Amino acid sequence: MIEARRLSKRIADKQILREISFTMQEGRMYGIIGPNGVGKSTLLQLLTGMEPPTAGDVLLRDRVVGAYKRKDLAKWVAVLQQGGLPAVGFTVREVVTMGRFPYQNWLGEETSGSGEVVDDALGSMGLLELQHRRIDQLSGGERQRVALAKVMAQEPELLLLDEPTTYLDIGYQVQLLDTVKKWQRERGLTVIAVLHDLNLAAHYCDELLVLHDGGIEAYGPPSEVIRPELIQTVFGARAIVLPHPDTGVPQILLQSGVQPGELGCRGE
Ligand SMILES: Nc1ncnc2c1ncn2[C@@H]1O[C@H](COP(=O)(O)OP(=O)(O)OP(=O)(O)O)[C@@H](O)[C@H]1O
Repeated sequence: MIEARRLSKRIADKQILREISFTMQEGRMYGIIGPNGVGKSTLLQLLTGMEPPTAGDVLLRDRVVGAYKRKDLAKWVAVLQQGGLPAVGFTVREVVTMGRFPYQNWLGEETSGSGEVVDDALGSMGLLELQHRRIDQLSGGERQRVALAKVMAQEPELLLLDEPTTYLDIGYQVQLLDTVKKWQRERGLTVIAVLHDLNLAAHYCDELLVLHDGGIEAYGPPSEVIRPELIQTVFGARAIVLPHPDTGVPQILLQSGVQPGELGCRGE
């Protein structure tokens, strides 16, 4: 279980998060949503212990996150961050193999079959053909898939994703989130993802935590959270919310202040 207790974070005289508390259960997929600059990435960093809180605590499996040794934490917690890949020089396979670091001894040796785990990770992200290519010779979307394959190779039990669909076209956005969802279901993985696309967030996440103005504006299943009033309050955008015809989860159609005719569309 993940627990935030009266968590606050101040950065350079700015109060980003103010005494927020919540719990998250293992084996579920959570989305963190909210406007630009509200503190979503900051919250992710507090949850993994990469950043210390100004006040309050994060508990992972009943233990304060700062009390874990980094390498012990890396055996079950993986983070996919923005721009988290090494810059140049390494091949796709070498980078994905770096995900096995927590399982290696000080000589870089691993006893269990890391080759198979790396092959699986490369295969599930469609990277086998690119495995010997240097990562500086990849597109932004291909790099993002390498970054996900690297965290898969880590075989985490808790996976934190910071805007994982950045750079990906809609086909790969769905492929990536389908893959993550499949792991969550098959391996009991816990996933916490910062997502900007509310439709994807509602589609894939069991629960959504909405940050607004330093606090939690809403927290619950998408059907309870995704409402036009909330979108207006949090994002200042007008939206129509409709159930997805296949799944019934709420999906958003944005409304602009401009009339359809002015947008060049055919009106009634
Ligand atoms: N090192 C820093 N120094 C000063 N301010 C910072 C620093 N890191 C983050 N901030 C500020 O903290 C706030 C929260 O940043 P954070 O990256 O967590 O927001 P976010 O919700 O993830 O934003 P986005 O949706 O734009 O990615 C922002 O106002 C940001 O400018």
